[in-house]
Amino acid sequence: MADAPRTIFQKIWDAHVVATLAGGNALLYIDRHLLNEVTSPQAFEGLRLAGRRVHRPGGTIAVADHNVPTENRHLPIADADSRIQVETLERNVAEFGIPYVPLRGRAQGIVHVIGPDLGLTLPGLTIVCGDSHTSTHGAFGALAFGIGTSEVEHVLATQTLIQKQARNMLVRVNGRLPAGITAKDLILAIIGRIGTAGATGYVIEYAGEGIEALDMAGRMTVCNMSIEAGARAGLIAPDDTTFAYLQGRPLVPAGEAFETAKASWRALRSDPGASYDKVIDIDATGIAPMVTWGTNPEAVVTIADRVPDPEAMPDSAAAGQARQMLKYMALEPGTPLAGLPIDVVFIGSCTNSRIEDLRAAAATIGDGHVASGVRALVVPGSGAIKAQAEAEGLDLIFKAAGFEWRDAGCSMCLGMNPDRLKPGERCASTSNRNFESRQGPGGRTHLMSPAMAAAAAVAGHIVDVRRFG
Ligand SMILES: CC(C)[C@H](C(=O)O)[C@@H](O)C(=O)O
Ligand code: SF4
Repeated sequence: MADAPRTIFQKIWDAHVVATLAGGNALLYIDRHLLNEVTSPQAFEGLRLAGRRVHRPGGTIAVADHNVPTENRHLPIADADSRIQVETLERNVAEFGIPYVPLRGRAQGIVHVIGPDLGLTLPGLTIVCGDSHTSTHGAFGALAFGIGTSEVEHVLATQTLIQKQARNMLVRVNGRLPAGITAKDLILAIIGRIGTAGATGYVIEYAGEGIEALDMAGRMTVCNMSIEAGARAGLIAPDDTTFAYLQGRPLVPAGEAFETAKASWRALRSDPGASYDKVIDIDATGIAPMVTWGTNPEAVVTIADRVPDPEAMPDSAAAGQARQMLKYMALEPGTPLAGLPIDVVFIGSCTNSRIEDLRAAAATIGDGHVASGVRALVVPGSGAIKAQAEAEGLDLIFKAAGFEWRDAGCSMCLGMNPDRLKPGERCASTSNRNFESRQGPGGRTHLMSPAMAAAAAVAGHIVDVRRFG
């Protein structure tokens, strides 16, 4: 009898089950464990108290990203809490013999950016990290998801994890994105459609012509924000685009081993006839630049739209929530998004800080200049990306335009380091979360693509990048 058709999620899952446990749980083998300074301290403390070692230090890599300043790296970290977190990570990795990407080295960066950069992220692997945006790595056809601190300890000690298998959703993106429309617009449109809880309990597989046409940077942007739709993980079957990206990276098998690996990676796709618990169809051809107006990523409209009117919402709970969001965001119903003045522009985060994102932003800026009164930051996702951008002269474009050109880190994506909004400041941001005070207490975030954020920096207000320049 032929095997039943399986999805890529099912294939990776089956290949990693070590034991089936009671209550519908499985013990999964974990191939790669990424550590940051935020969610690992108590896990190491737990190991220490139990007298345990790390089971497979070579399957683990650590980097500090959230708490690191993005300028004056040669100086000690001024904030005591941040300094302690980074130093604690450094002590823990030394004590437990875990590979560490040093803060002042060229490879340092946001953990979800450096994994793919280095070639740690490969098709078919299980990858975990104590960070929700681990979903980013799913762009390579890996099963990658965020875990909590007690699970971090479990993986450190055993290289396994107890998991209940999520349901499987297919998001089929039909047709291609129009010229000038990016993966960020696509994922914001998907979240706008299915909602921030639309994929709760699911692993999303993205497929279809619109996904196949994306480069790896775009695929990572899409998988990254699966979390903002409530999903456990997002993944995309590997193809020639994936293999071309991987070949030659430091930790990717080389020569004959690469060819052998590639042949097995080709089998990592959903079989014809495989069934999903839910299927969503998206028409890529109708997508426009997207901008959030509220305090969750579902509160999103196209640049041609206006801030919605809660009074016109049929659902009273939704209307109440919208009223609250508009109050926080200091927006009046009916205000066009285009033309809304901004104070700060942030180009960075694990959603949009790759070289392709920086190229798109620089191309939009051209010989333009940041509008007066606007503070604008470009924060590459890794030191390697920063060096690449400098080799291409992108830094010169940013600096000549009046952008600050920073070192790699999470930066203004969240307020754990000195890069923060001041209360009341309005920011055009390429990051992934826009809840109250995310970028600093009282800050107001509008999520958008790198090209849209760059255009906003020059215009001084939110503007349709298709009509810009
Ligand atoms: C600090 C960390 C645990 C958190 C996450 O899990 O996502 C952060 O990266 C974020 O983006 O909010
Ligand atoms: S860049 Fe932002 S979303 Fe990504 S890991 Fe850092 S804080 Fe989280």
